[in-house]
Amino acid sequence: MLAPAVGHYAFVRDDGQPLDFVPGQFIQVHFAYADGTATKRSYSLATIHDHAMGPGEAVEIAVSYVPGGAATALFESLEVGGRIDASGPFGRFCLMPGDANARYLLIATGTGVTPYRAMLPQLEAAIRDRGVQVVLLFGARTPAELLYGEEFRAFADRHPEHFRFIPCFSRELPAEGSAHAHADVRHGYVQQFLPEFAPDPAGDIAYLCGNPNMVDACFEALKADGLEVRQIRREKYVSSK
Ligand SMILES: Cc1cc2nc3c(=O)[nH]c(=O)nc-3n(C[C@H](O)[C@H](O)[C@H](O)COP(=O)(O)OP(=O)(O)OC[C@H]3O[C@@H](n4cnc5c(N)ncnc54)[C@H](O)[C@@H]3O)c2cc1C
Repeated sequence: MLAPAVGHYAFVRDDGQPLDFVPGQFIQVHFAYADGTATKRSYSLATIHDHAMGPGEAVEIAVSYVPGGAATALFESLEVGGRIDASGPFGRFCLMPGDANARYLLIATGTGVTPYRAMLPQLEAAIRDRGVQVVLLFGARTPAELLYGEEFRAFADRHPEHFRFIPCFSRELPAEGSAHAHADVRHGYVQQFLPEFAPDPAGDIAYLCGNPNMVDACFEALKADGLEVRQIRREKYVSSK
């Protein structure tokens, strides 16, 4: 469990092959409702590609459990060693090789942060090769729900001049002295804090992922700041019944 209601799952393809994907893409999980009707749900790939591992590399996803959710029931009942049917990868919510921006604004709520985990090696290369700045603004209700928080914090510590990790807690701040009690923590919703980073049409590319209301609110705010639609890349976590 990554959080009280979020599971981290790692799969391998049963043909032993790695899944070739671009960080930011997602897979679709195929299953059937109790009446036999086929359905599917999408999950962003959280895997940090490690090419040294070769075939069989894990296909990792983070699943947020939705009360009464059909896919939620499937995942909750899955035993270690269990199988699922999936297809993919899909999607274009990816860093683009031709990006020449000065800064990435990466914004997420909940499991919407998983694409950014997968992007860490690419971000590291962009920091090294062209000195890009990165701000990761991550909305969670409580410190217990700060998915992969320690990994992002460690990445920020390795790149203090280039990567800022800003957790925004909407309900509960970290306890004094705890791992996430840090100067860069905010209390509220991610969209409240966008002005602090002075979004800049001349140098920014923004990524928005997760809760559809957050994605819409940030999209409108960034457009009002002068960013063009092509500078704002979005992935909304809507149910794909
Ligand atoms: C491109 C894409 C990528 C996605 N990536 C992820 C991911 O990485 N991790 C992840 O957990 N989910 C992700 N989602 C959402 C995921 O596909 C499912 O929608 C989600 O897991 C709920 O499925 P379910 O079958 O359990 O619930 P459903 O049976 O579809 O829904 C049950 C009830 O819960 C409501 N509901 C659905 N989703 C939510 C929610 N998020 N919060 C509150 N209520 C909800 C529905 O409206 C419905 O009333 C992604 C969606 C898209 C489109």
